[in-house]
Amino acid sequence: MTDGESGVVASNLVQAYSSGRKLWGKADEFRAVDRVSLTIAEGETLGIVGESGSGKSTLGRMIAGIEAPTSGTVSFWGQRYAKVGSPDWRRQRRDVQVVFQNPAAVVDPRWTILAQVREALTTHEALAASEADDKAQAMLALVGLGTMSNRLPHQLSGGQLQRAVIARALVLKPRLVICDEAVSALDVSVQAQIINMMLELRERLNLSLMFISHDLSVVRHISHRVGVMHAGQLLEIGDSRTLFENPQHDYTRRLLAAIPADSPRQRRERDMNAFAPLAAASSPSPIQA
Ligand SMILES: Nc1ncnc2c1ncn2[C@@H]1O[C@H](COP(=O)(O)OP(=O)(O)OP(=O)(O)O)[C@@H](O)[C@H]1O
Repeated sequence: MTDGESGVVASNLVQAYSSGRKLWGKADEFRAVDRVSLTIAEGETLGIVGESGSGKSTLGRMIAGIEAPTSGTVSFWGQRYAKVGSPDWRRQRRDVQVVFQNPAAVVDPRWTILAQVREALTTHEALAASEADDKAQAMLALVGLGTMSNRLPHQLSGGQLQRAVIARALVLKPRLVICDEAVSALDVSVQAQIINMMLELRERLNLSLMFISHDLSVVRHISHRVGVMHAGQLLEIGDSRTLFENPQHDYTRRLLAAIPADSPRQRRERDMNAFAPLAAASSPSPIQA
């Protein structure tokens, strides 16, 4: 991406919060994100890693347009985000969807998953009920939940519920999906299945992904490029393989050295699930994830 028209171009993003204290009579300012510039091309997955508190989620919220930066700009397919909360902003928000760690917190426990996916659609589009149902059902089938669309959230496992939340995000045909620790709470084998599904959907729907995680092994497998955050700054960013094999920064080397070795069981599960073709999404049998 060179023309700035497709994909995301973030320039010099700063997010400063006040600590609430005063220092020498001036409000004490703390930069959760400090002069970060990056791009995400159409169809590209950018992984963002870094320890807790390094500013990953804050960066994600600014890229998503949920939070306006203190300074700096985000160009989203050539357009700046409108003022947070304005009608234009609401329209733009459809193009970028965020999937968080805890799916149970973002679904309505009283509604079937079909109803929730349908509702996301009808909030944005005036569709006949049957057309909305068909689209929602097709999206649920794509994430492997075709036979479970009439279930309530509590009737699904954590992995299945996260698939439903992903369906609700993807039914809006976003250009960018930001996954913020989206698989972190799941078992390692379920993580692998969902990542595998995201890889397939990324190709099929030509999605750009921003994949935020403290788990470097997960990020490595899904990302074309990876950025390393530390204390609000983007220390290094580059091609995934190069960064993992030849990190330039000491901090990145320490982060890589801290990846725990998989247990024999985890290794078996990763080998079995991680890069097998995705049978799950098209399989008529219920998926356990
Ligand atoms: N709204 C806010 N007001 C004040 N401080 C905030 C706010 N949001 C985040 N912070 C602070 O900014 C820093 C970066 O937080 P952020 O959540 O972006 O980090 P993170 O890398 O995503 O961490 P984690 O992996 O734990 O979620 C933290 O010190 C956090 O406490």
